[in-house]
This record gives sequence, C-alpha cells and structure tokens, in this order.
Amino acid sequence: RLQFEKDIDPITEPLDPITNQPTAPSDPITKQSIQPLDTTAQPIDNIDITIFQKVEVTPEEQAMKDAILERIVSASLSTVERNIQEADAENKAFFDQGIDKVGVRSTDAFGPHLLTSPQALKIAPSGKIFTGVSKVAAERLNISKESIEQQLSRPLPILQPFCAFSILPDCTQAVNSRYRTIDGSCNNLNNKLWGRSFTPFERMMPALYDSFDQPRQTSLFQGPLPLARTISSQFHLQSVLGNLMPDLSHMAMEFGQFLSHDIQRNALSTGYAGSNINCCQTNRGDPCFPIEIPIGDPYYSQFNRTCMNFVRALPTSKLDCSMGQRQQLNQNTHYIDGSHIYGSDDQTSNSLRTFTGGKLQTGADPNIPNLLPKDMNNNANCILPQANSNVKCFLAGDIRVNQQPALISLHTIFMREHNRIAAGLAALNNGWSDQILYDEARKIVGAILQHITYKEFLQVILGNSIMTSYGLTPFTSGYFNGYDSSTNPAIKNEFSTAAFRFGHSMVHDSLKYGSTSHLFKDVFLKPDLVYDTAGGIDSITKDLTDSFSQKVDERLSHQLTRHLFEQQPGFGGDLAAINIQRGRDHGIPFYLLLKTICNVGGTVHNPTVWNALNAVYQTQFDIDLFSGGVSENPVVGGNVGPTFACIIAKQFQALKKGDRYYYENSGNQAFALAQLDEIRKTTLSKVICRNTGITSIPTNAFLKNTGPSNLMMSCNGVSEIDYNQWKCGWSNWGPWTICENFIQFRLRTCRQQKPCGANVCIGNAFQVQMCGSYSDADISLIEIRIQNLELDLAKQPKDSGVVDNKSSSE
Ligand code: HEM
Ligand SMILES: [Ca+2]
Repeated sequence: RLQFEKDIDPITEPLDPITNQPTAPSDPITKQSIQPLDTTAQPIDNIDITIFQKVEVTPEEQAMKDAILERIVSASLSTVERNIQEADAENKAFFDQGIDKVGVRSTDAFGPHLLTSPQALKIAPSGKIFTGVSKVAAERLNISKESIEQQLSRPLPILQPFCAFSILPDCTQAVNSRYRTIDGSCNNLNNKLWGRSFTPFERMMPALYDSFDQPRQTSLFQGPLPLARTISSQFHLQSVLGNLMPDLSHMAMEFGQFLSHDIQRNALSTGYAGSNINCCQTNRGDPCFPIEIPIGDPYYSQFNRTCMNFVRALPTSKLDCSMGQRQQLNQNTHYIDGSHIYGSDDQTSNSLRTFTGGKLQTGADPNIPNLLPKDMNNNANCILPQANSNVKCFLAGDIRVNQQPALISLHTIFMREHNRIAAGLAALNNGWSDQILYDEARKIVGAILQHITYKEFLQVILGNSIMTSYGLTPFTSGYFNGYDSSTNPAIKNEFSTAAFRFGHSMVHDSLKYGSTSHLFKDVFLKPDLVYDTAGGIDSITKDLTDSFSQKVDERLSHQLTRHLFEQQPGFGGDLAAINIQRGRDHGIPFYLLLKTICNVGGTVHNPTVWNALNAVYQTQFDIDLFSGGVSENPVVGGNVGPTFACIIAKQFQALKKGDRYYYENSGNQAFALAQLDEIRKTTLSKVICRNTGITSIPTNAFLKNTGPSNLMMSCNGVSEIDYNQWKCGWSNWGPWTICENFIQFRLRTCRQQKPCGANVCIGNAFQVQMCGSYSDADISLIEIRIQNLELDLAKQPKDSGVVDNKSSSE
C-alpha cells in the first residue's frame, strides 16, 4: 500500500528507462490524469449504468448505484495507487537530476507561497486517490461534467481508509471552553472539522474543469482561452498615479492582506522531498501548468523569457470523504482568529510561545527591541544582507509574514498587542497561570481583529448598504445572538482565488519610508527596513496611513505584474497572470456565471473598460472571474464592484454567523458584556498607538484624508483596554449614599466572570453605617433599621458578570 509521506504526482508520463526522460511530450490540456483501467478489473458491461443519468432515484436505485461505484472503485484502486507511485518515482528522478530543487531558485516568482507545510503534504496522496478514482468512475459511467458532484457525492465505505478527514477530534473539552482550539476544530460541535486548518476550500458553485480535473483552458467557442499573461499585459495595465483612491489609505491595502493571511493559505504541489517543481525546464503534465509568455511580450521578450513557473494547487479529498471534483486545501484556520499570529497547528503555536506570563516570543535584536522572533535558519528563503548578520527574517503564525516590510510591521504590532494585554491581565490577577494569560490575551486579540474587520475595514470596502443588507455591522451594545450552527464558515474558492484578491489592485509601486520611497521589487523578502534605527516599524506604519491606496480597478502596479519577487532582472513574476492561472487551475467558473449567481444585472463596467476586456477574449463567456470582477465600477459607498462585493459579503457573513466564538456572541464562551464593550472601543489606530512610538494618527486608519470627519488624534493618553473588566474579586467600594435617618451604605461588586474561578470574593458586597448626629436614645432603633437594611441588601446578587467555575481549570 501507499506510503502517505511524500508529495507525489499521479499524472506524469512514465520515464524512458534509458534516457530517464518522459517518453511522450505531455500536453497539459488533453492529458488524461489516470491510465486506462487494469485489464484484470472486473467488467461492468452487464450492469445498467443508465441510472447514473437520472436526477431523481429511488432508494433501491441509489443502493444499486452505490454498489456499482464500489465495484468500480475497488477495481481501479490498485491502478490509481500504482500511478501515484510511478509519479513519485518520476518526481524523484527530476529531483535527482537537479531539475526540482529544495529552496527557492532565482527565477521563482512565488516567494513564501511555495512553502507547503508537511501536514498538507500528508493529505496530498489522499487527494490524488479520491480525484483518481472519481475520474475513473466518471469516465466509466459516462457521467456528464455538470453532474459529477451530484452523481459521485457518496461516502463509500471502501474509500474511508484513504480519506484525510475520516478521524474526528474529541470535542468534550470544547463544549464549555471559553477558548478556541488552535487549529479551529470543535468550533462547530455538530461538524467538528468545519473551519479547521488543513481542510478544503468550499465552493459557491461546482468547478468547471477541462477533462474532469484539468485546468479550465478551452473557450466556449472551442480553441484555447487567451493566455493569462496576454490578458495581464493587455488588460491589467500599469496603475498610474492619477488613479489613486480618493479616500482609502495604503493601510487599507495592508490590513486587507493581513486579514487575508488569517483566513486562507492555499497549498501548492511540491516535488520529491518537498522540492520546488520546475515546470519551465521540463515538459510534464499535472501538476505543472506553466504560464506561457507569448512572443512579443511587451516586457519579458527582451529577456527572451517564454515561460513563468506555475505549479498547480494540491488536490485534497473532500471534507465529507465523498468522491467528486478536484478540491484544494486551506492550510490556515478559516476563522478570523489571529491564526497568522499564533499558528494554525499546535506545533507552530507552541514554538511561538515563551510559556511565561502568557507571552509570545520576541526577537532579541541588539538595536531594536520587541521585534518578532528571528528565523535563524532562513526557512522563509529571505534575501538577507551579507554585511549585517543581525538582519534576519521573522517567525510568525503564517510563513508569508516576510513577504514585504509593511506586512511584517502589522504582524509585529499585533504580536506586541498580545504581549501588552497579557501583561495587563497579569498585573491585575496574580494567580493566573501562563496558560490562562495566553488564552485570554489570544481571545482578546482575536476579538479585536474581528471588531476592526467588521467595524472599520469591511465598512470602507463594501459600503453602508451592503454592510446592512448582509447584517455585517457590529452592534454598539448587547450581544449578537445570530450564531447559526448550520452555517459552514469555510473559505469559498471563488473568494480566495478571485474576489478577495481585489487588494492586489490597491498596491502602490512603492512603500513610502520617511522621505524616501522603496519600489516593492526592492523590498520583497527583505526585512532591512524593519531594522532601520531611524524609523523601522514606526515609519513604515505611519507612512501606510499617510499615503493613498490605488483604486480597485483592472490596473495593477508593474511591481506586481512584472517584478513580483524578482531576484534577477526580467525573471520576476506577474501576479495578475498568476491570479488568472490560479482560477483556471481551481476550475473557477467564468465571470458571467458568478455575476448571475450574485444577481448582478446590467452594465457594471465602464464601456471603455468592458471593450478592452472583450478585446482580449473570444467571447464574454470566457472572461476569468478575477479580471471581470476587479474591473467593475465600485458599488455606491464602497470600493469594489458588485460581484466581488457580493462574494466578499457572503463570505464574511458566513465567518460571522458560522463562528461560535464570534466576539459578539453570548453563551458559554462569551465575553461578559462589560468586557465586550471594552473590545468595541478598539480601533486599528488605537492598536497602532498602543504599540508603536507614533505620536499622532488619523482617527480612522483606513482613511487617508483627515479633516472634520476624520480628525488626527494624538496617541498621547490613548486609552488602554480597561483591564478592570477582567479583574477577579471585589471591585473598589462605591461612594457612600446620602445620610438619611442616620444611616448610609455603600456597595461593591464581585467580578467572578470567566476566566475567574467562583468563590473569589469573601465577605459582603455592602457596608452600612450610622451617620449624622443622633442621640444615644436613637441607637437601638437605628440598629434595628440597619439589620433590616442589611437583610435586604444581602438578597441582591453580588457578582457582576457571568459566573463560571469551569474555565479556571482549563
Ligand atoms: C504587496 C502586496 C501583495 C503581494 C506581493 C501579494 C502576493 C500574492 C501572491 C504571490 C499570492 C499567491 C498567488 C497564487 O499562487 O495563487 C497571493 C495570494 C493572495 N493574495 Fe496577495 N499579495 C499582496 C497583497 C494582497 C492584498 C492587499 C490582498 C487583499 C486585500 C491579497 C489577497 C490575496 C488572496 C486572497 C490570495 C489567495 C491566498 C491563498 O489562498 O493562498 N493580497 N498574493
Ligand atoms: Ca484563521
């Protein structure tokens, strides 16, 4: 049986035993991913397969269908497994020949996105088996492309041992836990794996692949789709200074990327021993899907470059272990939970903790305190200066942290926010263990991230009317009681490959840094600016709020479309082409289909833009989702077009309603109301003030223009979170009441809300005393009144928050 260890590729030609080269040139479009069935396989000719053409079937027919599927699967399994093993051997040969290499080559234009984690590689073989047998079944049963999901979506017992998701976690602890798990499991108690890291992206619509699971590459009018690079160079032209956003700051772009890295990280295929597959040097099939650079390319042709490396995403089995279309894997937790800060698996999260005082590790740099911990082995393949061995890249919950300095800065600020909160909580509550401090600080940071996302970020991206109609605006008081356990929070493939990439269009040519500007190509994977003692994180952050974003439109900076991760002139990547190619790799349906699903009618493009778009495609029905969506006119009050706004709004609605730990929820895991009100006071600007040396900042960090509606605020005296709402035990005494009939009293409240234990308050919540000038003769009467009052006061509850006696032991 198969070894579930290495990334292996089922879809490559056998090697010629003499030359050790593929025997036939492979054509990624028409290449069949699986060899014909074993001749030893049982024939199915005597079975009536017409029931697979029916939409409605009786229970008896369904049982018959399952039996047929079982037979086909059992007959084809060994062939599929053998193909995977052969592909593995072939990958090893490419590795041995030095074609696929461990570590990034100077022509790799994917940077840290290439670094697929070991957990994902373990899931890969399972994905290949499910895709392999599904393809055989679809072919044998003559199932049409459109009905594959419906006809094959059966959890066959024979396939369960191969499924990566057949073992469920034990969620007993999670039922009453105030804290999320690190990997996101057990959030939904009926569907324990929903939203967990290393689970598939879901879809809004079934995929549209070519020949079962091959990238969408054929036009509706036959012939190939236009090349991704051609669409990029002809339609996604260079952003010009004249098309700056009128209001959004460059920080809006950067927070968008930061948020994106919380909720999604696609896993790419790798070669033998995790090496990077080189699709430009070999002519092989899946998972190679190189981006062809046409002759006469306006930029790359001067370098005689004809190919940009592109490797397909890893296939995965589906979460319900049923057969069907090829799916892709999200390596991060789908929830907005700060997983890019803390890690999406226990090993990563533990490696980032100090295990004292609930704190996260910081870097020990002689010149600059409080940076992220250093990546001493340069696992992220950063480009480091030879002259200064202090300068290293950084470790965080998501390996893409080092992609460029603005991203490093936001990561650093939120790491500091965690440590500040942990210290604040520890100062008030001596008895709290490292674990409680870590958990509670992580819970608060997660809530702050959600609050900033829904209150500030989405507001400027989607605008009022969409925020309201999808119920995305947070409340100003009270709990949101809208948790819906039937809502799957999972990130949708259409969102990840296209809609949420709108931010690529907002990226400037350069990162402003004090009085200088640095082109992005000069700072990709270079942490140097962060170490600059003249400004570092503070300067990068201030300049993000101090400059405009580019508009969301078809235009992207050449820094992204010519120079992405460029290490050698002419050999950078093209992010617009990559986005288009990725959409095709994932079988994302064409733009007009999604537009219809989103109920977007009529003309939503500027006519010149629409004509330019149609000039590159044979027919409007071929338009890729990224290109069609990003170029729409923005919705009223927002900054993306109606189709992307719909996809984004639906996604964030699911992330809100489908998250048991959504910060505004009531219930077992809830914040006390007074705590929730503290979270609600947070803004991104305040978080920046609290954790940098910046002295003044726009009140709304997402808007650049300052004026009456967005005043500059001083960071001096910017309110901390009021940790008193987290203090366990008695509050201070309130004031004495007015003296009446020679008596007065005062009150205090007991804070035994989570995560305090019960019984943290000994004594009374009230004090009564005599007052005024009374005569000795009155004393006995006053004493009786005091006793009565004390009896009344004792009937009042003495606690202020939700009582909980379980969480303190967690
Ligand atoms: C300098 C800024 C940025 C750079 C260099 C960059 C680069 C990249 C690269 C190389 C990929 C992988 C593409 C692929 O292989 O399919 C990617 C994916 C992505 N980017 Fe960006 N990006 C930037 C900013 C942003 C922003 C501002 C947003 C959103 C507001 C964003 C959203 C996304 C999304 C949603 C993905 C897909 C993530 C996944 O599932 O793996 N990016 N980006
Ligand atoms: Ca997450």
